[in-house]
Amino acid sequence: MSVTVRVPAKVNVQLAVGAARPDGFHELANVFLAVGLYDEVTATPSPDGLSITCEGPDAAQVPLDRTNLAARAAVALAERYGRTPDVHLHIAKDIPVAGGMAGGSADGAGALLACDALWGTGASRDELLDICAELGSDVPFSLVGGAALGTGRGEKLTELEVGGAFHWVFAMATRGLSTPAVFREFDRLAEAREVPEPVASRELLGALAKGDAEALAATVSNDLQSAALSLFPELADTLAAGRAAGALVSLVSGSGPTTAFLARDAEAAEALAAALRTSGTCRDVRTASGPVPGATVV
Ligand SMILES: C[C@@](CO)(OP(=O)(O)O)[C@H](O)COP(=O)(O)OP(=O)(O)OC[C@H]1O[C@@H](n2ccc(N)nc2=O)[C@H](O)[C@@H]1O
Ligand SMILES: Nc1ncnc2c1ncn2[C@@H]1O[C@H](COP(=O)(O)OP(=O)(O)O)[C@@H](O)[C@H]1O
Repeated sequence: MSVTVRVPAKVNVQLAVGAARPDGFHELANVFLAVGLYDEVTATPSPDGLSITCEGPDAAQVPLDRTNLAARAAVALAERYGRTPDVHLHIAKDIPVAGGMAGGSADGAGALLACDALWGTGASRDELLDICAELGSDVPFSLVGGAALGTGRGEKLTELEVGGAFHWVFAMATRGLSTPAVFREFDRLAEAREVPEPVASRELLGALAKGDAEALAATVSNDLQSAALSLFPELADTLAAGRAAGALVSLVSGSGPTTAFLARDAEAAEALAAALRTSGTCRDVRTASGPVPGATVV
């Protein structure tokens, strides 16, 4: 018997970053939107102990040891329930690796839900969310999906109402960016100025609630974008190509380097994707809409 869980990627429609805290994390106002690009995690009993395999275009970049977030999730759940993590985890990976779309976090949430179902631990939603928060700042959102405001280091979630589907195009970059390196670059760029408290934008939350793409385009923001561009200047060409091809707005997704483009509707998204594919400024282009549900047993 196996259990398969499907987990979506995310885009940050607002990422307000405060000053570094004593523990090294940054206080955030992080507005997440789950979008329909998915990883699938399959958990199968394994008498030989924990093992991981991964398939997909970026599989070679995924660690297959206990540093993999899916492995860490299985170990954390097993420890909590006093059992050994005798499980094989297979990851079918479609979310770009080190792309700012929470692919590792998706696999952590997916493995947690899959092992919970396989082992019949009966953990409550709150227990699962606690384990997610231990695994990483983005992991709780991968479990819940939809749209949410993340405060603290991004792990304290308030679910948000969304009045309609938003249509996106994502351009995958030729290499990844390390999240800690982008936060360090944010700190370096912020050295000479006061960093304000991060606050969610009321206008942006209103645009989400109405499902109004033009209003959302006018209010999206990402405080990590300058840092990502500083480490990966060629991303400016991708952003410009998307704007020239008619995107309502172009932005870096989270810590990057995936770039995200908002389109008026599904048809406009396909036209924009076609233009970006021929722009020569990215490795791959995908369309996806959101919000979509979080980790789900299939
Ligand atoms: C930037 C964001 C935006 O959603 O996502 P990505 O772009 O990486 O997908 C997240 O904050 C990433 O969350 P996640 O990838 O789970 O990060 P974690 O494992 O918790 O932390 C990795 C490292 O990122 C930095 N970090 C992360 C979160 C935070 N609020 N402040 C930080 O300074 C720290 O250097 C930390 O050691
Ligand atoms: N299951 C996983 N999938 C992808 N990367 C993982 C996984 N587990 C650990 N990692 C590590 O986490 C790093 C960040 O990956 P990822 O979560 O894809 O990016 P991001 O944090 O930008 O959304 C990778 O470079 C990889 O070393």
